[in-house]
Amino acid sequence: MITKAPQHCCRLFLPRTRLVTTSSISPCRAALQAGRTTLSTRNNLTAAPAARRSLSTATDALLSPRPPALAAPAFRAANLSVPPRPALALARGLHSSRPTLLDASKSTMTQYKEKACLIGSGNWGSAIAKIVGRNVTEHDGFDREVKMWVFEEMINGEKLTEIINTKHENVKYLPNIKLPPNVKAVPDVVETCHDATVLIFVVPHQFVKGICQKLVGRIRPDARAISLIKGVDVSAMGLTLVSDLIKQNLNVDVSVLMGANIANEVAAENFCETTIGYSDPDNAEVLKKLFHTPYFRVSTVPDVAGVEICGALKNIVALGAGFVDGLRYGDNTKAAIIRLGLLEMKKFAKMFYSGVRDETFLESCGVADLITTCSGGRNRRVAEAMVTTGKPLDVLEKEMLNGQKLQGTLTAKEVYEILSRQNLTHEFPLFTVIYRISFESLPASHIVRDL
Ligand SMILES: NC(=O)C1=CN([C@@H]2O[C@H](COP(=O)(O)OP(=O)(O)OC[C@H]3O[C@@H](n4cnc5c(N)ncnc54)[C@H](O)[C@@H]3O)[C@@H](O)[C@H]2O)C=CC1
Ligand SMILES: O=C(CO)COP(=O)(O)O
Repeated sequence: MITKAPQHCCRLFLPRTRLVTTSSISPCRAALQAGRTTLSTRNNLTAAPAARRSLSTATDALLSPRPPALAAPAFRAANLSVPPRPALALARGLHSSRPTLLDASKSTMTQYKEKACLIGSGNWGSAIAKIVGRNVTEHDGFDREVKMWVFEEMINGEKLTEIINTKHENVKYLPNIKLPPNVKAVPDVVETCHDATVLIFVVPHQFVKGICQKLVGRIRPDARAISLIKGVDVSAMGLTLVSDLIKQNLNVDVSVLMGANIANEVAAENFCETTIGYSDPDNAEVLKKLFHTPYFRVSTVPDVAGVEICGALKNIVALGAGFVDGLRYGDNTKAAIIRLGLLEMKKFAKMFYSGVRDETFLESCGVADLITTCSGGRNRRVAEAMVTTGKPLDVLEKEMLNGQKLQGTLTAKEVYEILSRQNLTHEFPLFTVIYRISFESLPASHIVRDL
């Protein structure tokens, strides 16, 4: 049973330390809120394009005689349950390939089918494609084809998309694992997404902004999204969750999925758990069907920000665990880094976002992901090698990961930037020392000295 989500608020830190709060309970409400924020700060700041776009969408919806974007809230206001997707689609007046009112009255309405697509095909993207590709064939109500956007590259003179579509294997990012044949690799991101109702974002976080920009106005208006991306976005505007970035650009509801999920182990079907953070219970229901398997156990919690911040920040702690391993300090020290890391993750989440739940940190996305990443993750492995070889992290990332990307290094930089802008580094000594060891040539032994 999926319970209704409370309203989450995120505090966005802006230049000149202005604090602005935006609501994220529904796209329409968020749009209005974002717009209000923009208007109220117009004298001090240039209005964000996404916020301006959101405001005009929301205002259009309010002024239109049959406001499409207000369909779902209107059903709620009338104390009716939210309509099933076909009714919602009708209320939103979608294009003609959808069931029409006329069809419905003649009882010829074709069955509404969810259509999932994947934006990303790296190590985790491919492991999750295996699960989603199989689940859409095992549950009713899903289109069997799952398109997967692949950042095209040549492997021994052959396109990666062609290899995936013929061998059904991502030979570069997830070798020796067969993908279901209904997963179709597509090199064009718009073609991948244009007819999907569920957009699964699973790219390294540095690429998500550019991808969203390509998708603006090119997706179905009734689509929903889920982000599996572990990272945050930092710009002159402040800190933005990846889920909020997607929501602001595409005006869709965004859930998140994070957990103790090293891709190769999930692909081998070794049992593990994961956490979906949601704000719309209807979406959580569909997403659970799409991801849950007996070996990949999904829990749902009404806490998007809490789940997502856990996923992003644990990668910084993993670098710390790697430094400790490189120094051969032993398991007690590593356990201390994990515990202190968990405390800073929680403090950061609660300081920057209201509505984050304590219980979230005990889910798979919290303590369990910390443990797994600090044992078997890429961030830990590369950080250990930095200590043992003396080479910089970016060099080792290229040497050791065959095109896979570290997320902890950029996140450490981004979080440090936010903390130093707000004069908060002293409140987060672990995050701060990990940044300094990674980027300011501080000797790794400071990992314990500076705490
Ligand atoms: N690998 C893992 O075990 C897990 C990863 N994650 C998260 O999933 C997200 C995606 O990671 P992975 O699938 O592991 O990716 P990866 O690190 O294995 O692969 C990198 C991906 O980035 C693509 N790429 C390279 N240059 C690009 C560009 N300019 N534009 C767009 N894409 C480009 C590559 O084609 C490749 O698909 C990350 O946020 C990661 O933290 C989450 C759970 C487990
Ligand atoms: O997020 C992960 C496991 O849950 C993977 O972590 P790494 O990116 O450090 O490999």
